[in-house]
Parts: sequence; structure tokens; C-alpha cells
Amino acid sequence: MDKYNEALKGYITDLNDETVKQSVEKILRDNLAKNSNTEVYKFLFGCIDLTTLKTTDSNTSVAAFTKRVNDFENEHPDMKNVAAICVYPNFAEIVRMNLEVSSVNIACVSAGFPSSQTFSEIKVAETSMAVADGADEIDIVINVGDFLSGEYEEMCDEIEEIKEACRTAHMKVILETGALKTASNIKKAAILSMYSGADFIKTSTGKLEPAATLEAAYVMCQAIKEYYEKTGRKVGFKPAGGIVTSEDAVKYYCIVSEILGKEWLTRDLFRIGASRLANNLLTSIAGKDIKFF
Ligand SMILES: O=C[C@H](O)COP(=O)(O)O
Repeated sequence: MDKYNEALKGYITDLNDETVKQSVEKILRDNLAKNSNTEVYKFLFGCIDLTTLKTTDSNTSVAAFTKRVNDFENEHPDMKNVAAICVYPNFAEIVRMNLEVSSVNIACVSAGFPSSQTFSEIKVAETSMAVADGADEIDIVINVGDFLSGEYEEMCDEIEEIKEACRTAHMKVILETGALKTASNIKKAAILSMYSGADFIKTSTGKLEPAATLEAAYVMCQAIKEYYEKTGRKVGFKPAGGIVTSEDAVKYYCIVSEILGKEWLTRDLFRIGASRLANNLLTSIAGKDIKFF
């Protein structure tokens, strides 16, 4: 048995999807109302990986996107800015050249995002180039095909190789939970990704339906918790894909807060990947319609 199957043996991976659903419902019943407040909205805004991953992105549009983040810093000195700007890897340099806010990181999707269907050499090279151009964080997708075929060693070896190419940049590993279908699969993929060096595990690319779900978040947070109890290493959590309203975001906050606790409620361990959430949180905070980004 290889080391990855060996690692999985230490965890409960036979999960019941209905039980997960009921656990999520209970968490929201007990916590959603009390966490729907300005303080939490502000915290969540500061955890956003502000994302543009469009076919139409260009140097000009990405530079303008970055300048809005600079403007936010100047116009809202009272508030924490977003945590990172997330772009395709060919735009790392443009963001680096235009970003004037040192607290905001540069995150790049990489390694054949969003399908992960390309040569391992290309994945490694793409990652190295993004890091050389200024990426502080690299978001990659697991090889879902390998995972579903039970080829864990292939999937994990490749993640480990990409992790080396990240050097000091943090690696977020996307499970693409919508393609994994069951809670058991999501738990296994989460554990394998963490054993392969993930600094964060992330739900979805936003390019496939269903994207992030609360049930996937619940299972992933449980996996992070159990992994921490066994290894002492804290892995971050990033729900992403289809998170649009302030209420959506607060629901993920409730899951993280209940399962992982306050220690994980920091932008070092909790992010939300989103292209349409920022203005809605600003609107909830201000109590009037805001279209800043
Ligand atoms: O990684 C982030 C996701 O691609 C964002 O998805 P979204 O456009 O549905 O917010």
C-alpha cells in the first residue's frame, strides 16, 4: 500500500451525505442570525480573494481592476482591504506593477486551471513563471480524473511537484467538489491534498456547476480539523465559486467558526474566492447600494 492510502486509513472517510446536510442545517439554525452583522461583513470583506478569471481579461482590464483595490485603500482607510487579487497567471506581472497596497497579495490560478488537463511539465512551468512574475499564492486544481480513478499516487505526486515550484508562495489546492459528488470523496480528496502539501484547500474553480456548497465546506473543515489534530499543521480553507450575497458569505463563516473555531477566523486561514461578492458586502456594511468594484 502506498503512503497516500496509508494516510487515508487514519481518517473516517465513509460519510453519509444526508447526515452532513442535517449538520449544516443545524449550524445555520443556531448561528446565521447572530453572525449577520456589520462586524462579520467587514471581516469577510477582508478575507476576499477578489477574482477576475474571464476570457476577456486583458492587461488593461487587469490593471484597472488592480487600481480599484488601490483606490479602496485610499477611500476607505477605516476598513481592511481585500486579502488578495486573484487572476490568471499571465497577469501576475501586471498586478505586481500596478498594486500599491502591500497588505494585498497576488494570487494566481495555475497548473492547467480550471480542468487540470495538461502535461505535468506545463503545470510546473506555469507555476514557476507565475511565482517569478510576483505571485504570492498559487491556486491549482487536483487531477480530478486521477482521483476518481483511484490513482491517488499520480494525483499526489503531481501536487507535490507543483508545491516545489511554488517555492515560498502559498499553494491552494482546489478539489472541484462539484465533480467529486459525495461527501466521502470530498473528505478523501481533502486529506490527500493536505498530505501533498496544500497550504489551503479550496472548494471549486467557479467554472463548473455545482460550485461551492455548504455541505462540501462542512466536510472540508472537518478534514482540516482532523488533519490538524493528527499532524499539528494548520491548513486554511477557501470556499469559492458562486458565492455572491452577503448571506452566502456569512453561511460559510458560520461553518468555519463552528467546526474550526476562532483560530481559523483570520485571513491567513480563511479566504473566500469571489468575483461578485465584494460590492454586496460593502452594500450590507453601508446600508445603501454600493458599486465600488
Ligand atoms: O476562484 C474563484 C472563483 O473562480 C470565483 O468564482 P465566482 O466567479 O463564481 O465568484
